[in-house]
Amino acid sequence: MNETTALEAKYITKYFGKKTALSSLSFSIQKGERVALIGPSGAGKTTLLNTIAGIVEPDEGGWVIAGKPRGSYKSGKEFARKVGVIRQHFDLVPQLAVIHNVLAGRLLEWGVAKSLFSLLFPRDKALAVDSLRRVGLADKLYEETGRLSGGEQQRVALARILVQNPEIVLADEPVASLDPARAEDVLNALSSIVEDENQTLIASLHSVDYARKYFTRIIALKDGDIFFDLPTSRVTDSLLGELYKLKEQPLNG
Ligand SMILES: Nc1ncnc2c1ncn2[C@@H]1O[C@H](COP(=O)(O)OP(=O)(O)OP(=O)(O)O)[C@@H](O)[C@H]1O
Repeated sequence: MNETTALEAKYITKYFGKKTALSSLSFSIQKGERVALIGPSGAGKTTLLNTIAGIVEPDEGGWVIAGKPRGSYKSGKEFARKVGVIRQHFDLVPQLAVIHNVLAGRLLEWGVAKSLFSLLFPRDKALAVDSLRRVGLADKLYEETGRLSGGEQQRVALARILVQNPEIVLADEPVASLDPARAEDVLNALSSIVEDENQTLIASLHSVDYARKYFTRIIALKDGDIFFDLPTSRVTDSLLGELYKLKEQPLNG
């Protein structure tokens, strides 16, 4: 691991009963890379992301994040400076105004009370306004978050990540529930944010087209193993065909 390494997977293994969900995966990711995790359903993408976030504990191996073993981060606050997560279902509180959800990006740092009452502090409001402006939602500051469209809610989640400002951004299927135009919109915003902020991005995706368009490197998982790990420009259609090929089933009768 050197100074340009953002995180490193070392022999990460996870079993669920008899199923090997991750089979001793080792690789490293450099700062500023945008890595798409792709692969068929059940390949292990979410489980791998969850081992970074600490939601799933590997049975063997582990992550070194920003030079430190994952387990050595003592507090959620220290970890939140390094890693921010955008979840499939956004993790937003629908009843709260947009601005409160955005300032929740500082939750671990400030605690609940300050995050909720943070509008008393003009500097914090300016931070939220600036983040919302960058994701194109400056006019939705005081709207109830639950009334926004799916694409707009995902932009609120992006604004929250801007406020949290971690070094590494994880996103599990960030555009799964969006129509193609909105999905492209969100991926455009996400990739320009991480580029501007010099952050490292790791996202799981079902769309190979989006992986190719917005990411610099593609790691393909299949049955808990790395099937290929290549710069996007070297990913060929025939590799993708192999990756998603269904197992041949014997015909009955
Ligand atoms: N909590 C769990 N308990 C038991 N098995 C699990 C659990 N979580 C995941 N698995 C299994 O581990 C394997 C990997 O699942 P995972 O959700 O990581 O795949 P994925 O590539 O993200 O799939 P998808 O694209 O469908 O979201 C699958 O066989 C899944 O059934």
